[in-house]
This record gives sequence, C-alpha cells and structure tokens, in this order.
Amino acid sequence: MKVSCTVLKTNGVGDNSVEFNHADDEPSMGYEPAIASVSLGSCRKFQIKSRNGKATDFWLEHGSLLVMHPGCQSTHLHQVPKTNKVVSTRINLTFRPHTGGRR
Ligand SMILES: O=C(O)CCC(=O)C(=O)O
Ligand SMILES: [Fe+2]
Repeated sequence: MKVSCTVLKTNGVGDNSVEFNHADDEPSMGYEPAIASVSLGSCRKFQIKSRNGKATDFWLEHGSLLVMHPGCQSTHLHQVPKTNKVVSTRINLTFRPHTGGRR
C-alpha cells in the first residue's frame, strides 16, 4: 500500500482538539485503510471507542506511534479531547493511504 499523504497538525493551547465522533473513513483512502500516526511534542490524551461503546484512553507521548489497523475506522470512533490544562505545541504526523477511492 502506498502512503502518499501526510497530515501535519498542531494541537497548541489546551482547547485545541480533534473532536470525537469521527473516523478517518474518507473514500479517497480506499477500503478499510490502515492509518499510522506519530506524535511529537506535548503529550495528549487519545480516546477510542466502538460506535456504541465506552472510550478507552491512551496517552500519546513524544515519539509514540499509534497504528489503527484495517477495519478500525468502520467499527470505532476516536478523538484527541479538549483539555483545561495549558499544553505546549504538539505535532501529529498521520500516514494514510491514498488510493483515489479505489479499493
Ligand atoms: O492528533 C492525533 O493524534 C489524531 C488526529 C486525528 O484523529 C486525525 O487527524 O484524524
Ligand atoms: Fe482521526
């Protein structure tokens, strides 16, 4: 699978977030994509839950690698929630396949 798209994101001050109830399921990534992301900088909480379920928390520390395997996007939702804490800059590199919609 070719990885051709990298998304750079900064979650700066505490209330920056990637809100719940999203899945990375854009058709341009093809069917059941595997998605990997590397976190740099400030540690933030990452939550994942099945569509009707309860969230499980992970802490994405500097240098951590998160892999969401094929199938995860159709069964689970994820987020980086808002926080009241003041946090410094965070950069997330996300590696997604780009198939132009082909399976
Ligand atoms: O910042 C992160 O660790 C996750 C970002 C995310 O879920 C997304 O870009 O779709
Ligand atoms: Fe996402």
